[in-house]
Amino acid sequence: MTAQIIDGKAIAQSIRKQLAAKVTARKEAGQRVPGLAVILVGADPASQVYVGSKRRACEEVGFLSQSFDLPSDTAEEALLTLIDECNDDPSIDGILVQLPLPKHIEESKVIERIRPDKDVDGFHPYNVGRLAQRIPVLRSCTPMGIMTLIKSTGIDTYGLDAVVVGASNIVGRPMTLELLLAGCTTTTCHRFTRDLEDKVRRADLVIVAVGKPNFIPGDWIKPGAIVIDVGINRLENGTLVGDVQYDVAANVASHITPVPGGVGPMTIASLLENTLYAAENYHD
Ligand SMILES: Nc1nc(=O)c2c([nH]1)NC[C@@H]1CN(c3ccc(C(=O)N[C@@H](CCC(=O)O)C(=O)O)cc3)C=[N+]21
Repeated sequence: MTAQIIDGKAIAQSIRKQLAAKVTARKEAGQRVPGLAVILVGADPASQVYVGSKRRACEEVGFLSQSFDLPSDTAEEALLTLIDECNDDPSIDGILVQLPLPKHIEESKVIERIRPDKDVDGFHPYNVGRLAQRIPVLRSCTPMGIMTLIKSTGIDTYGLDAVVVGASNIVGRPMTLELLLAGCTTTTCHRFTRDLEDKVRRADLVIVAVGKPNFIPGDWIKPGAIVIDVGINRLENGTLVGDVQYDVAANVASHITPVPGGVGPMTIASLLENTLYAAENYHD
């Protein structure tokens, strides 16, 4: 079997086009343009690239993008004060603090300082809790984008055996909650999981967010399964690869996401969708 490639780049682009049309309609109706504050602490090169893409995407759809670049030695208290100012600024609908933060800053403290109605990353315990209780509002961007990709295949998720590899706060855990909401029987695997191979081999839907190149051998994939690869790993020679051995998996799966051009662009599209959601539902 040769898998259908799920084109995240194209799907993200069509979402951006729809968002741009909605922004135009808002302007014509005399409404405010949605605003996103993007806060970067330090100068990690990968973070700078991601933040740059987010700011560009923002401007492309006609949102107002407000950039805050802080030095890596910024005190935690100074970052919290900036968040307070963004919380109180009516032109800002969403606040994104790029992770990871320097080690002297406690991430959970920063995330919890963002008002839940401006938490467009969907990381605040309020928003994760809403998803856990089946009443989602702002949803975590990467899992939300992945659900959009899965929906694009037309496959009914109810009753599927899903396996999530990775249990981080930003991908694995909210991913598990999304799949549960979509009717999957969901197994979350992590560093203490015994016999990962056996669990992956049984899965109709495999989502891998580990951050290790070729972590999942392609021959573990069940014939006809859907494979979603969240990993973005840069090899010594500069090429980007995911967490799944792509060339083998692509001959076994029914659908697979490429790296790059799969999940990554959808994370940004979901961030923009959340920003408009916050404007329309909370701040208009
Ligand atoms: N508060 C916060 N929110 C985030 O959403 C967040 C974060 N922190 N920290 C880092 C991760 C990573 N992330 C990516 C977004 C887009 C691509 C993306 O568009 N990738 C492209 C290009 C990859 C490349 O060329 O490097 C692709 O996969 O096709 C990747 C990764 C968001 N993150």
